[in-house]
Amino acid sequence: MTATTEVPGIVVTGVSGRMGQMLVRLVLENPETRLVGALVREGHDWVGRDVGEAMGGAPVGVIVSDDAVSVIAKAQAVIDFTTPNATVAYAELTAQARAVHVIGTTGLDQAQLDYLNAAARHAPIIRAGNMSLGVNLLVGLTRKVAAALGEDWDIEIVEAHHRHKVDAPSGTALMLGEAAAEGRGKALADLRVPGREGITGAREAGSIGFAAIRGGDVVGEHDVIFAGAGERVVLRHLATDRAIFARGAIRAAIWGQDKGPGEYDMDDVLGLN
Ligand SMILES: NC(=O)C1=CN([C@@H]2O[C@H](COP(=O)(O)OP(=O)(O)OC[C@H]3O[C@@H](n4cnc5c(N)ncnc54)[C@H](OP(=O)(O)O)[C@@H]3O)[C@@H](O)[C@H]2O)C=CC1
Ligand SMILES: O=C(O)C1=N[C@H](C(=O)O)C[C@H](O)C1
Repeated sequence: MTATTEVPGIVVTGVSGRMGQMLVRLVLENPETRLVGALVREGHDWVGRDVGEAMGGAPVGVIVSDDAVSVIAKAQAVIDFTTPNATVAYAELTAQARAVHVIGTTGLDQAQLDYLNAAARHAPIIRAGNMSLGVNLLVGLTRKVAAALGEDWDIEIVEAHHRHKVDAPSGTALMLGEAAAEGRGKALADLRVPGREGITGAREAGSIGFAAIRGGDVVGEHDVIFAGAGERVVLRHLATDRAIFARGAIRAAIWGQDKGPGEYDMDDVLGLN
């Protein structure tokens, strides 16, 4: 990591992506952050161009690169919303640079999560399947409602996203499912029922079901349904602007500046613990 200044230098990965572009805009706008690097995958056709121009706007003085080693060496924080494989590779370089790694990428498997756990021995990793304030509040509410309602209240989680999303259930749906299971003092792995099809048999008491809808430009919608006899409680979050995720990630990058190595989440950043 280069010498720390008051305003942390941020590297954004995957700047050609939906979240990458939103992050570049908001890091540049934020007086508490500086954009010091813009990364894309190797050989991307944006390499060598000013990131502002590549995004269709005015130049901002930061050149897009695919040289992750030298770009991450300049970072105090790396904000990363890409793919599981890319995130694992960036984690190694970010840990070597002793920079804060803020990870929004979803769909990581257990081996990839274990890898991040090892990287977090060298520098802080802040990871959440959803970086918005609203969803992180909803996670706490879900835990409480699940604890308050008995097993005769069936829990189902329904999520909707845009047609380009590649993973299901969403990272947010899994966070909500984990909170619901915790509220009942159980592990989600023991209760989880993925999308149903065919002759499934009747619903197993205490299970937590997941359903995913994909279409159009839906930013992200999540319902946690508690279905009882004669009534239902529905906790809902609707995202209408990706800026909510980017703002949370930038807040995490700033928050992480004085933290030691370890794994953190948005509850830590937002003080919800
Ligand atoms: N935690 C949260 O709050 C949120 C999480 N997300 C998650 O963030 C991730 C990205 O979402 P979104 O921006 O919509 O997706 P996009 O597909 O728009 O962007 C992904 C970016 O990653 C880049 N990329 C793909 N493979 C590699 C690689 N091997 N090395 C380097 N870069 C690579 C893509 O480059 P290329 O264009 O060349 O393929 C692209 O720039 C998803 O996992 C999503 O679920 C999204 C929103 C909020
Ligand atoms: O891919 C997305 O777009 C989103 N992904 C995250 C998830 O998997 O929950 C967060 C948000 O819902 C948008």
